[in-house]
Amino acid sequence: MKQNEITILGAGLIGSLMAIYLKRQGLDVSVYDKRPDKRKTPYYEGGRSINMALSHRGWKSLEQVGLKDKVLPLAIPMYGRKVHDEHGGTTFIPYGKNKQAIYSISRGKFNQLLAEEAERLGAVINFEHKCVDVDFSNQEITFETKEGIYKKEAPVIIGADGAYSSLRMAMQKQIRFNYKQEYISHGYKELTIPATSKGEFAMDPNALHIWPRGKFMLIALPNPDKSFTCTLFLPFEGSKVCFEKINDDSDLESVFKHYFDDAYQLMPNLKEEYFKNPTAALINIECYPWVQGHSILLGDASHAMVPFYGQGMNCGFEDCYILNSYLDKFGHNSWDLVFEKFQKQRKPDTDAICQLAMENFVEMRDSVADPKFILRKKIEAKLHDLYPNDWIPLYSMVTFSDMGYAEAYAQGKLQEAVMDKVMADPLITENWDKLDYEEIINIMETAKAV
Ligand SMILES: Cc1cc2nc3c(=O)[nH]c(=O)nc-3n(C[C@H](O)[C@H](O)[C@H](O)COP(=O)(O)OP(=O)(O)OC[C@H]3O[C@@H](n4cnc5c(N)ncnc54)[C@H](O)[C@@H]3O)c2cc1C
Ligand SMILES: NC(=O)C1=CN([C@@H]2O[C@H](COP(=O)(O)OP(=O)(O)OC[C@H]3O[C@@H](n4cnc5c(N)ncnc54)[C@H](OP(=O)(O)O)[C@@H]3O)[C@@H](O)[C@H]2O)C=CC1
Ligand SMILES: Nc1ccccc1C(=O)C[C@H](N)C(=O)O
Repeated sequence: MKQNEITILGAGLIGSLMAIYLKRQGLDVSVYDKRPDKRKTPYYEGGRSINMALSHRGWKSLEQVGLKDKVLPLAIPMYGRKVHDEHGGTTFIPYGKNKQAIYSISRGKFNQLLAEEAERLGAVINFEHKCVDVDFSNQEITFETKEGIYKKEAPVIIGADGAYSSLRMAMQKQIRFNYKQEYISHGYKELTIPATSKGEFAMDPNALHIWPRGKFMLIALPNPDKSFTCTLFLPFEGSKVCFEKINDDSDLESVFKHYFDDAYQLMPNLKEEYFKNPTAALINIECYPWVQGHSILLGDASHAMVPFYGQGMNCGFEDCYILNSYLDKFGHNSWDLVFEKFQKQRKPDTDAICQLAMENFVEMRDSVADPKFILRKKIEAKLHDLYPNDWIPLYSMVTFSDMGYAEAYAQGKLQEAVMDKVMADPLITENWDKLDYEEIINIMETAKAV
């Protein structure tokens, strides 16, 4: 079988970027997606992760394939979190240094740009082809199309078909395949704050807005049409405020007026959208091995994480970057070696970001409302200013660097222990500016050396 014929399942964000990388490697690339071609059959996408935050790992991968400048005009920088309290007041917490931002980008347009770039480079995208099975012993894929079922030989298969991957389902039937999935107690629903009657943004567009309410939260990211896509994260059931208890206009109005009144005033279509848009579940999926013969899982197919760190897509893009670097190193005739090296290197990092994503939910929905947390962030920012190489806050390691996620996680835990001690000082609020910052760095260095 030909080693230079690559079949990618899924023309989503990761499948499309991988197709671009592989075309640039000079390989034959065919992509198959179960959805229709949006250019020919536009379909309603409302209510499903409309926009997302793009950060350093994503940009690094886009830059490598020459797409950074094409993507930049579609993206809106968000320099920090704007936290809305229950009385309409706001506090701004920067994400990093002055110019560091995460970028809001619309999934649909971005996906289309990547898919079209893949096609421009010669990849063939076959829409309305649903993979329903993969036979590993014969390297054969079964597709379901409008015309019926057919089988296709595929020497090398990359499964970038998302959280409910069909390639992964086929792997699950193989022996010694480990698989773990966890639905969290919360789900999400997407809503909109439209542009004002004057056609302007209704809030600061250069921030990620958060309404933290302890056990639940609302967030909003800006769109180029001057609207915001809001995402409401609530428990499905069992709490005072949960999806199960919002059944009519009056339930909805009372929750929004009570907890999110400033946002509510900006949401003229709330009732219609709330009851029309789906309530979606949130899942964490970890599995291993990602490789079976000449087939490999990539992106959400191998590591679907909850969205709270804004890293799922960025991590998937970094998967493409790393897989490509192994192809550079070992060439196109050593898929076994390339896939093996890739999965071994990558798995500890994707486990770490899955865990960090879970932990960031607590930070977003609860901690950001605590003045002590804001002070902690300030102290860490000052440490980073004074000792840029010795203290890089966890959020910056994850979002503004390409340090392995596992290393960021480990360093983050050490920093947390050091900061817990700093924050234990009962006079910290008054004295934070006069701390012995060099001593904190020394404690951190000692902790690292152990
Ligand atoms: C609410 C929410 C917010 C998020 N925000 C962010 C964020 O801010 N930043 C970030 O980095 N990430 C974010 N993510 C995560 C991000 O959406 C995913 O990590 C990303 O979409 C994964 O891309 P993918 O290409 O692996 O999978 P997908 O985007 O799911 O693409 C998979 C593709 O495969 C196709 N497919 C599926 N099954 C088959 C089959 N059997 N046969 C053929 N084709 C198939 C699908 O049609 C789809 O086109 C968010 C996720 C959610 C839910
Ligand atoms: N980690 C997480 O918590 C989440 C991650 N995501 C990621 O973002 C991607 C794009 O988001 P979006 O388009 O909103 O995704 P969707 O939620 O619309 O799911 C994409 C497809 O996955 C299939 N699907 C959905 N739920 C299930 C399920 N429980 N069991 C089996 N198949 C299911 C559906 O296929 P069909 O139409 O054939 O039934 C759906 O069309 C997702 O594919 C996923 O990779 C999305 C939501 C949550
Ligand atoms: N895109 C998201 C979607 C859902 C939930 C969070 C995000 C974030 O990006 C959070 C951001 N990284 C933060 O920590 O403030």
